[in-house]
Amino acid sequence: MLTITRRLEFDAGHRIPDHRSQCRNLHGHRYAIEITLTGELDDQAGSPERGMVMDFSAVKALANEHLVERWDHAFLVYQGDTEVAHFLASLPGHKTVVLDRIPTVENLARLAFEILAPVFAGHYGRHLTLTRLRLYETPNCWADAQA
Ligand SMILES: Nc1nc2c(c(=O)[nH]1)N=C([C@H](O)[C@H](O)COP(=O)(O)OP(=O)(O)OP(=O)(O)O)CN2
Ligand SMILES: [Zn+2]
Repeated sequence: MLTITRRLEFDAGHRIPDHRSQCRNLHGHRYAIEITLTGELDDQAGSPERGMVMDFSAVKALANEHLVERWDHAFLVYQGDTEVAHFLASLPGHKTVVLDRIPTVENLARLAFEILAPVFAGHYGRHLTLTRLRLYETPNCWADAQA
């Protein structure tokens, strides 16, 4: 078994409604997501992924399709944060992602893991596992979700 990690970045807005300090204000981050996959190497003669766990460009394409393009330049709002959720819903065409949990970096990492784990597990016939998803909210603050 080997592990590979692909990093992607996106921008999103959020707020933590009951935070005791600054984070209750509407603000945004340049998030970075690190996707770590574990699996056996592709050993098929002539395969374009021979010697790889998974092509990094394929990791990027799947992560973009299922998560990053959906969250990039969106406002991530907790459904229970009703004032902000209603305000965002009143803006025509605004890119808003309504979440079932408060958008702390811990919750976002776990949610991203829940979304992406089945995507990668189902991608190949051979065994491939999302073993860790690390989400940076700032260069100094991150959370890890694991299998
Ligand atoms: N455990 C958590 N703590 C905090 C979260 C979180 O998601 N999980 N989020 C925030 C804020 O949203 C904010 O993103 C972080 O603010 P802050 O701690 O000020 O981080 P900075 O990188 O801006 O701080 P520096 O001191 O400038 O490095 C707060 N806490
Ligand atoms: Zn924040």
